[in-house]
Amino acid sequence: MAVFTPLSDDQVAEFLERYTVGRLQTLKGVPQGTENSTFFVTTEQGEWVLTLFEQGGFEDLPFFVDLLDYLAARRLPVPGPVHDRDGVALQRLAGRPALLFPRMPGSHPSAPNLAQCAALGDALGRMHQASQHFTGERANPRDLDWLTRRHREVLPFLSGDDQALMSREIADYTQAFDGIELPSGAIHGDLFRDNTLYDGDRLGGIIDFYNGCTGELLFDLAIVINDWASDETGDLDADRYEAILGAYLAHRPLTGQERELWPTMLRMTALRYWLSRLLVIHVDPPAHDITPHDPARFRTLLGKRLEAAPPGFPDAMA
Ligand SMILES: Nc1ncnc2c1ncn2[C@@H]1O[C@H](COP(=O)(O)OP(=O)(O)OP(=O)(O)O)[C@@H](O)[C@H]1O
Ligand SMILES: N[C@@H](CCO)C(=O)O
Repeated sequence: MAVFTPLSDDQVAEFLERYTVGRLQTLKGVPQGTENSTFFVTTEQGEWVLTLFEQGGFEDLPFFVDLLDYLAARRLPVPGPVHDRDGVALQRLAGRPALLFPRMPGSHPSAPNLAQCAALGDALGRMHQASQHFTGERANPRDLDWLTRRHREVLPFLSGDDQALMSREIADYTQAFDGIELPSGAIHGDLFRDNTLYDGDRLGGIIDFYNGCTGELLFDLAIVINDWASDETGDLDADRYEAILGAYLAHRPLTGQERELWPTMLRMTALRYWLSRLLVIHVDPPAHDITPHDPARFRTLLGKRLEAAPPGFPDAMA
């Protein structure tokens, strides 16, 4: 999948007249998208990505625009939306909300090397340093309240052991995070490898901010470590772990409370994806025909995080 709303060359050529990006040369639908319709556009002045939003939740689009504007202005490698001649970013095209972005260079790293891991840690550390001062607000839609509410819907589809595990874990997190306020700011919320683009070792771009929200920075970091630093069996790869965290901590040292809660946050974010993937399969199947992500991967990661504590923090080992 998928371009859900096809666009003609004429439609896009006319649309581009709102901006100062030059005239249309080529238009190509991007097959990888699962939620929105995405097009690669070339003009006399460069390469762009045109996104039509298909899924609802449109009231959050101004938050995403403001966040991307804010991060791009601080030279983070994110696609800052292009604003039209009147300074407006959010448009409508073919009856859908639409945004135009610069096309970022590179491809998704499936097996990131240590330089790529360090580049990610560096960008995330810089992003979190800046994003604590971002004034926009969007509650984290996948926080502990969400886990607590929605996990009950998947329990009937799990083995007795997994039901007990999921319920016990959520009770643990509730206790561990009770009354705790961790450093917060704007977060990406889904910073998997397939939401980054690398040109060799250089991080060309962090994309797909549509899970972006304001929440605990440690939540974002734990999502990254689980996806980027787990090996095929689900164990943490010590080198990747150290490369990401070392680069991150150089920009934003963790507080004592964050260090204490780190193992719990790794478990909670593993469970967050175990649950969201189970919900896609059993409860809220998407309208479109897409291959769902495998929930078992995150059940495995949760088991591994329970089995062994994560390695020490690289700055503490120095
Ligand atoms: N600014 C950009 N620069 C370069 N490529 C981009 C950019 N934005 C999106 N893409 C490409 O388009 C693809 C789909 O975009 P996006 O991730 O926004 O779509 P989606 O429908 O939300 O899908 P999913 O969430 O499953 O990745 C990405 O995997 C990437 O290859
Ligand atoms: N990154 C998510 C999918 C997009 O939200 C997952 O791997 O389940």
